[in-house]
Amino acid sequence: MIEARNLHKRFGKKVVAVEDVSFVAEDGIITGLLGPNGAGKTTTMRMLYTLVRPDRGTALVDGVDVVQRPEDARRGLGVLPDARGLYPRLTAREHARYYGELHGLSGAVLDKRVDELLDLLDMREIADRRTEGFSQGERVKVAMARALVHGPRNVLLDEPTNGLDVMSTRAVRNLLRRLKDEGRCVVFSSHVMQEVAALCDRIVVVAHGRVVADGTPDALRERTGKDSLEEAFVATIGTDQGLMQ
Ligand SMILES: Nc1ncnc2c1ncn2[C@@H]1O[C@H](COP(=O)(O)OP(=O)(O)OP(=O)(O)O)[C@@H](O)[C@H]1O
Repeated sequence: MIEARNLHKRFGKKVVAVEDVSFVAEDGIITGLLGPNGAGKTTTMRMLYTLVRPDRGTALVDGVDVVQRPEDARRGLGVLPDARGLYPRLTAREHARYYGELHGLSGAVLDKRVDELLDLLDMREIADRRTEGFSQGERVKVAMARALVHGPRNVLLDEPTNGLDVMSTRAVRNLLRRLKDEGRCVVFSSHVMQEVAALCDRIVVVAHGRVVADGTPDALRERTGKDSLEEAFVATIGTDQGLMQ
């Protein structure tokens, strides 16, 4: 379970990236952070996965405070960051193996886990190529395998289907549903409402660094009195700018 409690983050004097974000992402469901460009989604994610220190507020991963015990929090997290940052000289398989080793896996257990992920993400053909020159979609898959290799209880993904074609998007969606069915806590961010609508059990709408709505897709529709989720989002945020594909 992941909890954000009154998170705040400023950059310099002028930029207020996150101004009081709170939500709880439960286990066994997919929670979507939806908001237009610049809403504060990535900054919120970065605070949750210990890359950025909040100015105020608390973030907990399975009850562990990410500022006070960052190492323990990270052990329980699998992260797909916005900058996918791969090592060009390592193959796709080596990326997954390396991160598995960093998390203490080895031998047959690690081999099996890596093979499983390469299959699930439909990566067999690229598994043993160096990642230098990989397409956007191939890079996302490698980063995804790397994020999940240690079987984390909580998974944070920043715009996971960005740049993916239809087949790869389907593979990623199926994988997220599988993680949910396994009882894991899955949080992902997106500015594409169709993406969120297709996957999420719970939607946290963020705009201008604040949570402006939080609930199931049905509850959001009811609250705004709109039939389509798309109209409900636009009504909630007050604009459709930065929210379309
Ligand atoms: N390191 C930084 N230094 C200065 N400003 C920053 C920094 N990181 C984020 N910001 C600013 O904070 C605000 C929120 O950015 P953030 O990346 O969190 O938004 P986002 O919702 O993820 O947007 P997008 O959908 O475009 O990725 C933006 O105005 C951004 O320019």
